[in-house]
Amino acid sequence: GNNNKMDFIPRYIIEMGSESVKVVVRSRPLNDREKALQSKMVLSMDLERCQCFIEKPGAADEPPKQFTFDGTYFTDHTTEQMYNEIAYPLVEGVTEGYNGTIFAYGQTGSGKSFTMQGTPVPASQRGVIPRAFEHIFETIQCTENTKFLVRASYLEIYNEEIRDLLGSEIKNKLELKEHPERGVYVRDLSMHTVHSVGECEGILEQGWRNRAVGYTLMNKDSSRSHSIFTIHLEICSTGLLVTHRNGISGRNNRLYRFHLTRKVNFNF
Ligand SMILES: Nc1ncnc2c1ncn2[C@@H]1O[C@H](COP(=O)(O)OP(=O)(O)OP(=O)(O)O)[C@@H](O)[C@H]1O
Repeated sequence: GNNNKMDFIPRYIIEMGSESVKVVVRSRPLNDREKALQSKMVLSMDLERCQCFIEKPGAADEPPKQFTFDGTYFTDHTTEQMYNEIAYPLVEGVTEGYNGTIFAYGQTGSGKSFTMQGTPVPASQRGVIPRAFEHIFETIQCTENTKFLVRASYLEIYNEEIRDLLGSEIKNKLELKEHPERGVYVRDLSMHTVHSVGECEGILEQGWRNRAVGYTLMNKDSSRSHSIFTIHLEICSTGLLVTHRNGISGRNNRLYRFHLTRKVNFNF
């Protein structure tokens, strides 16, 4: 027919296009130190327009600095709300055959661990990572004619050196490599097969502890530490041919990766 180039691009790529990266902001309440210093909250948000306003303290006549995001979460929002609106569709996509990454970025004490790891109580503040575990295993249980292999890895980048938080020798430095088909990967990073939410939580806990040990050895400086928890999902259709939303079909195994990371160093 016509020479419309779009005809040759799979629909799922067009649909993902502009929406493949979303940036949302979350603000935490003032902490005790900030309250003791009688710090003033300089941030306000227009949640409907997804805008943030930052005033300069002591300069009430100056207009506030304004930033627009894909989503805004104020001090009283919960991780549950964030998960449902932001992470849920992404994790759902991974179970259907997309890769996905959730990346927490912010200065020390801004709430990256609070958001990603979370606290068990109150339940509304459970972290994104345990919620993703639960989500993935629920999907696995409800999906017929499909086998899933779930594996997890957990690494830390500290001073530009990569270490395996789940490895037998956590002090060993690992190398970043590039494979013509598989892309960039970390050589010798250990992979752990997991069968349940509980096993995932155990692995998360174990890696987190190893990270803390690393800190006391290296003089805690979290601003130079980045950690990446990855869930690798291998999906294999058994029985009838299953066509995923992205057009992949057949009985062959495919590997999808889902990264949950936290990174520091945030500059305005
Ligand atoms: N939305 C929130 N509501 C209530 N408390 C929060 C919130 N976000 C963070 N906090 C609290 O603020 C403190 C710092 O948060 P957290 O440890 O998550 O920071 P971080 O960004 O991971 O810091 P670092 O980079 O140093 O590891 C914690 O005590 C946490 O419980």
